[in-house]
Amino acid sequence: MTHEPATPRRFSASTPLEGKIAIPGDKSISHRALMLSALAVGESRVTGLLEGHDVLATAAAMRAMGATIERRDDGEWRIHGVGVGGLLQPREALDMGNSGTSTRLLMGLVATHPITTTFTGDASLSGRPMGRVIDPLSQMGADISASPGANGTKTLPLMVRGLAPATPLTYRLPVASAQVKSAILLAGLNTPGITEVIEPVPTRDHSERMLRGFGADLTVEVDTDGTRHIRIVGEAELKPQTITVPGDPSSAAFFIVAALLVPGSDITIANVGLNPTRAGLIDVLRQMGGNIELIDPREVGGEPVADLRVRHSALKGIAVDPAVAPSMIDEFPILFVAAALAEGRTVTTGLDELRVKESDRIAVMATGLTAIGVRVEESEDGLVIHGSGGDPLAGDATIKGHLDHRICMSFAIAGLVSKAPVTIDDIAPVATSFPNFEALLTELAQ
Ligand SMILES: O=C(O)C1=C[C@@H](OP(=O)(O)O)[C@@H](O)[C@H](O)C1
Ligand SMILES: C=C(OP(=O)(O)O)C(=O)O
Repeated sequence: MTHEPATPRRFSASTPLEGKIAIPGDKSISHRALMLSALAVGESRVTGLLEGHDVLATAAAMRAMGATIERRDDGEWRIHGVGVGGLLQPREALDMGNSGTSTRLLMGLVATHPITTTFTGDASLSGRPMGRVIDPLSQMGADISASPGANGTKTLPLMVRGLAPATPLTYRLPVASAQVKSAILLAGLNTPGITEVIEPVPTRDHSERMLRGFGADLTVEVDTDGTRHIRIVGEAELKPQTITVPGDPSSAAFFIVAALLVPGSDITIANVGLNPTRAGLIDVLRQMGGNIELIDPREVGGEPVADLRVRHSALKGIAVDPAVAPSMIDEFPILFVAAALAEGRTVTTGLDELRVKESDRIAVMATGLTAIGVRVEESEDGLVIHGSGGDPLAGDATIKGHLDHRICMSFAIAGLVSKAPVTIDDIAPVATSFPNFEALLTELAQ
């Protein structure tokens, strides 16, 4: 593997953020749009696709398994699929880079095709647990050999020997994970009979929405206690679609918090996806006193969206209800930065999953915030943050990003409200999910 030299970047106290921006397409929806288009028979068209490294890794993998995927000069993507059951054995290992979503969802897809596929990734991805998908996919008949990771976990590199026809499965999710849910549903696409995922805690439902949109027979039944039974009828035939990908709320999050924190700011972020399984951060920031207005709520590509107007606000610390965690799981690093400027304590719990993302986001945020002058207490499953009441942070530190885009962007925003600059040791990971992050920040700060 080649390693680019690190690109450090310094972020300093900002003038008010003003103006209107559009953020790139949703990462979760972009992955799924490529995967399902590559399995449909005929040509699908996708606009607004996120062109970050994670999504490009998915595109490269689908190409390596037989799909034709092209980007036109006007930014539209055209995909000719191979049909469910038609994936070809890739000639080389699939390099998933930094992307957990690509890895886990594609493992599901190939598990029920009669092909052998090897998955590799960068140092961050190679440390992440894969047992959570290996277990159910093995029960369906795939033969998976993984590398041993820390504390008995199974990790990349790994090899999946798929089985077709596979055995349908009824599986109760032991962790709240849209990636595990989606891997099983995608495996179910090419499996005869009904594959069922039982989801006690709801997670992002883009797979369900899009599978239905492509014509799969998928139903969702909700028990009185909220448990969801998601059933897909296998050996599905997918019909090509035209998809418009809405803006990514997880990317918008950095600018929402930046505008709330930098005095005098007033910005509008256009076309932000507000699927209720993703929009938890907005509720939490409003509870903290954030002034966030939804303008022109509408539907794009089967998903609710709106423009967001965000103005500088004095925030108050709160106890964050752990039940909202799945609907804002990737937004905790930037929420911790908001909490660092709030008045009083912000208490978070129930965030064990943050320890197995691109980095251990609880530990890495605790270390970084402490380095820039914030009082933080770390527990097993969360942080308690003592806010400054709106006073600038000390700053004056170099933060290790640990190949984690959300850590890098969170501390970039912290730099905007610090007395002395905050340096990120390597800004490169930001391109996995938000290639024009710095350009948009510069635009708003002018
Ligand atoms: O399904 C998806 O697109 C994602 C699910 C979440 O992961 P988990 O399923 O591991 O919670 C999230 O953190 C990730 O950024 C994207
Ligand atoms: C956790 C994330 O992504 P992934 O799991 O796809 O690497 C993320 O984008 O914050």
